[in-house]
Amino acid sequence: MCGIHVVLSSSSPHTPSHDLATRLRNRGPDHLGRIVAHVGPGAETLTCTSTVLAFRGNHFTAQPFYDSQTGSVLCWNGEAWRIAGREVEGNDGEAIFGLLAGASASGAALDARGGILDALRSVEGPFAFAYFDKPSQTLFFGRDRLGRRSLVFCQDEASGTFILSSVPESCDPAWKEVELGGIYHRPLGATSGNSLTVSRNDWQADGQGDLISGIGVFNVSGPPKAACLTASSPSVRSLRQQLSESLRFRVWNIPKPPMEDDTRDDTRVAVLLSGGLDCSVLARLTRELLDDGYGIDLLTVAFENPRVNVPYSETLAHRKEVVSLIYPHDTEMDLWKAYALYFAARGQGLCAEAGAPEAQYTTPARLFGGYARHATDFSREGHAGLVNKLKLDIGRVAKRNLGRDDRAMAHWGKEVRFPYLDERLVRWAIETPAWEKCDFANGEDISGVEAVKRVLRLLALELGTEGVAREKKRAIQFGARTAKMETSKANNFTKIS
Ligand SMILES: NC(=O)C[C@H](N)C(=O)O
Repeated sequence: MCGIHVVLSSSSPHTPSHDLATRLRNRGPDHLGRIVAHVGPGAETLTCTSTVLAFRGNHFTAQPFYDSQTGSVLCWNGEAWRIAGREVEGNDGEAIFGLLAGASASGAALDARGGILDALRSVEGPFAFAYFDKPSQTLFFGRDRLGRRSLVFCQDEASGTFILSSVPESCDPAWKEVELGGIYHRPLGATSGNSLTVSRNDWQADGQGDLISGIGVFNVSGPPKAACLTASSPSVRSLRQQLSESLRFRVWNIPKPPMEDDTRDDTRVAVLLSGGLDCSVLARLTRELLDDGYGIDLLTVAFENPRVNVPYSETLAHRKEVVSLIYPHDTEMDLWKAYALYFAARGQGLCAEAGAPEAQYTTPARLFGGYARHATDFSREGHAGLVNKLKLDIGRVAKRNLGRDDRAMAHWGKEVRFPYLDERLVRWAIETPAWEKCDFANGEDISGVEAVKRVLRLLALELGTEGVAREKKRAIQFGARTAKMETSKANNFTKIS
């Protein structure tokens, strides 16, 4: 995880306030760097600040990236797993900067823009970024197709100031999330004609049809006669392969945290565990992928329940911080969900090891495997109704929550990775017919598990986790009991007061 802060102003360099700088540092405690770029003689100034939580490559890589020959600058918050289908080795930010610089050098201004957009389209992984391409005097910015990293902006038309940041500076309606659905660019300096115009560019260069989140075309085909999803169905095997591959990128090659003392177990990954189906399957598959020498912390959070680890008073003490972090999300429902993720990501609480009394524990892991928000709604309107609902849900998955969740969790200098939201796995899910995933036409008697998320339940059975395979779904705010703490607030969508 890292922090990004880029300010375009017509006056002198503009740095984040003390509070905002602290929040950016929380996200990237390993380094803070700053580059001031002048867009043109006597014209605008671009102040670029990056904080870094370093994970990739065998050496520490500072940010922002700066090319002293061209004057281009990159602030990168993310993990590029693949570029143009090839696995990224070494530091991903460096690879992206090289890619963008190469695309920029390859043509005149307009071609260069197309080349830079195509380069960004070829990246798989979660990210938010801001790239100033000095030769074409253009600022590019955006979030990955699913919005797994946060990026918010604020524009003051009167002064011409434009700010991009990983977290908002204040709970002011001027701060908005950078919308998903494309890569943005904005001409600067002489090329801008003094306009504040930001243009959106599709993820698909050729305007290819009805893609969901720029990733795949939803498969609406109905089940063939007598089709039935069971333990031996090909989709169970495919899901296992896809999920293991996604996890491999996310749990291998994680460097040891810098200050970690050698006497502790070597635990670099934690799974945020609600006890439900999705995260239990992740924990089980992660164990398969890591050598025995590596520990995996399982973090569960509960509020004011018999095994209290976050008392109400402590929740209140952090309220202001959480409210600021999740803004522009601002309902009670957002807050309940964010509390659960925020305290889980803190990784502090009681640890019960077999046979020993519970003791205070803080996870050394700086990386979490989160769980997905899956389209699981059952529709009573038959196959067509179900497909429409799934399609809608998949399209919405990202737009709603991921920026908020990223801001709530990154606060602790941890990075959250979503194995279920790998582009390839999502494409597989979108392109696989609904009945091969949930099969509402057949009851529990044939497959042994309920229809909702049946393919994942069958995988859980195959992995030997039977209890998990039959687990009912509970929304995070109820599982963690945050929603129960403030019982008087019945309406989830009430604005936070
Ligand atoms: N963690 C980040 O967002 C930056 C980059 N992937 C690094 O490891 O240096």
